Amino acid sequence: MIEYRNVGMKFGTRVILENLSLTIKDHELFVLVGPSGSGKTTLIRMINRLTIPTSGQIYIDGQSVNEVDLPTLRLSMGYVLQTSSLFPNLTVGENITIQLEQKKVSLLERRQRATELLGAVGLTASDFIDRYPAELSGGQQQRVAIARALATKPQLILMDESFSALDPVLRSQMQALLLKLHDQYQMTILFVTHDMKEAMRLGDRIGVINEGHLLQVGTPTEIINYPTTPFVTNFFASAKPNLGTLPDLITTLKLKPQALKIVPQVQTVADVTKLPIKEGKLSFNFEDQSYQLEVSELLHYLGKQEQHDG
Ligand SMILES: Nc1ncnc2c1ncn2[C@@H]1O[C@H](COP(=O)(O)OP(=O)(O)OP(=O)(O)O)[C@@H](O)[C@H]1O
Repeated sequence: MIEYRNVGMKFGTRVILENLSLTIKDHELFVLVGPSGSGKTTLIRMINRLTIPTSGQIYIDGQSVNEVDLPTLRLSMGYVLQTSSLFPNLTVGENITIQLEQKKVSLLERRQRATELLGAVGLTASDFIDRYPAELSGGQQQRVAIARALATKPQLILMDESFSALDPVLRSQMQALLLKLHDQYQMTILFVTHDMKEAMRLGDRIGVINEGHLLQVGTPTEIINYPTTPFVTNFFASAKPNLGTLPDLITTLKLKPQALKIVPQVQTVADVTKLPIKEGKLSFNFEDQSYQLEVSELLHYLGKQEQHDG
C-alpha cells in the first residue's frame, strides 16, 4: 500500500502541491490523471525519491520511503517513462536484466528471464534479445522498457506517461498489454497520464488532479457518473465515447465495416432485437478493445436515423 500523507511541494516560492493525501491499494492499477503541469510527475517521482517533498511523507507498506536505503528502494520497483530510457549501448536482453545483474543473478538465468519477459510483452525473444535499442521501433522500445520494469518481479510499477509518445493504434495495443500483464502478475501500478480516455480504460481507480489539488478519487464509473466538481465533469466529458458508447461505435463502423460482424446486422430498429444482448448491453471486441454498448442508445440512434432517412 502506498500512502501520501499531507504531501506538499514548493519550488522556490511556487506552491505546486499542498497538503495532498492519497492511498493506493495493493494490486490496484491506479491512474493519476490531470492536465499538463498539474503535478502528476512530481507526485510519482516522490515514490522513488527522485523528488523530495517539502512537507509530508510517502509510505510504502507503512514504512517511510526516506527510511529505505536508496538503491534498495529503487530496485524494489519498476519505472517506465514516456520515451525510451533504454541504455543505447546495451542489447535488449542486457537492458531488460540490468537490475538482475546488480543483484548478481547468473548470466544463464538472466538470459532465461529476458526470453520469458520478451514473450510476455509480445516480442519474439530470438528476434529481439541481441538487438540494440536503436534497431527497434518506438513501440518495441516501450515493450522492452516494460519488460525491464517487470524483471525483478516488483510489487510496484511506476509509469509516467508511458504510452503518450505512441501513435493511437500502438497506444491502444500497449494499454491492452498492460491490462493483461496486470491481470497476470497482480502488481500495484501507479500510472500517470493527461489522457482521460486512457485513464478510463486502464484505471481500477482514478485520481483527478488539477493545479496540485486532488479533486476526486473513484472508479471510472464513479468519476463519469458522479463527478464532484465542474472541472471533473468537463475533463471527462470527451472520455465518454471511449467507454463503448454509440458515437464510438459509429466511428468504428465507418472506419472498418468489414471488421465488425454486427455491421450488416444492424440497419434498423428491428435488427437490434436479433442481436446477442445481455442485460441490456451488446458486447463485442474490436482491435483488442472490449466494447459494451447500451442497447437503449443504439435504439435511440437508429430511431433518429430512421426518422432522418424517412
Ligand atoms: N524542478 C522544478 N523546478 C521548478 N518548477 C518545477 C520543477 N519541476 C516541476 N515544476 C513545476 O511544477 C508543476 C508541476 O509539474 P509536473 O511535471 O509535476 O506536472 P505534470 O502534471 O506531470 O505535467 P506534464 O503532464 O506536462 O508532465 C509545473 O508547473 C512545473 O512547471
